[in-house]
Amino acid sequence: MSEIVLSLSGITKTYNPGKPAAVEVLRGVNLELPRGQVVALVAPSGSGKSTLLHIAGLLDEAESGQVVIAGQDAGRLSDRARTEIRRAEVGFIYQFHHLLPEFTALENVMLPQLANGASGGAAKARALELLGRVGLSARAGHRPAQLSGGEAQRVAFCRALANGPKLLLADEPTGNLDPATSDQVFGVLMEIVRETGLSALIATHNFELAARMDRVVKLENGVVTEG
Ligand SMILES: Nc1ncnc2c1ncn2[C@@H]1O[C@H](COP(=O)(O)OP(=O)(O)OP(=O)(O)O)[C@@H](O)[C@H]1O
Repeated sequence: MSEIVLSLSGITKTYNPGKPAAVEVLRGVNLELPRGQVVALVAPSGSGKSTLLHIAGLLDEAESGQVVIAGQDAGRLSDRARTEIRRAEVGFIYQFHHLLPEFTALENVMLPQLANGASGGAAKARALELLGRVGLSARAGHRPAQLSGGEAQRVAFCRALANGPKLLLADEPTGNLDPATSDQVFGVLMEIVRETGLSALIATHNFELAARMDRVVKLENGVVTEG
């Protein structure tokens, strides 16, 4: 049996529970990602895909249900252990790059490695290698404001991959780019994902991009179904 890198079972989430403003977003999400599989998460706006990705990436907690990442049941772990798994095993990419503006591209890719215990030399070497891989060696010393949208997003990919995670979670990673740039940047992302054997859950509204992934799932009415 193939290794399951992410397992979600019975995930529920309601914002403002018990209040008039309660929003029941997830009503029992089940999803398993085997090693190396790239899955498109297609969902209408407001259906809870960011909420689901944040729960899967241990950035938010479910009301009930189980999140298992690389064999570790997050619900049974201390906050500190959850943070360690998040740093070491999960890469997260947002629609907007969320790079730290006062740091260079190189530093943005080094920081998660330093937080994960890497030495400065090793973090720098790995960051330069990743930036080279996405064609940005010449931009290593640039700050985010000095980069194009597509370049900044490629730096964000490098940052997400810096610690060699097993799981990549992406929330419309090319949603903010024009179609040609989106296509090119998505191609780079897929190449790296394939090379490293990562499992990925990539939310997108773009059916063409979804069709380039191994599997498509839909989030609708609070549950995930095969697309
Ligand atoms: N902190 C919060 N408090 C209350 N309601 C929230 C909160 N965060 C999200 N919601 C609501 O939960 C629902 C799902 O939000 P979420 O951001 O997960 O959707 P989404 O599918 O990612 O949407 P989009 O594609 O528009 O980004 C929305 O109706 C939203 O208004």
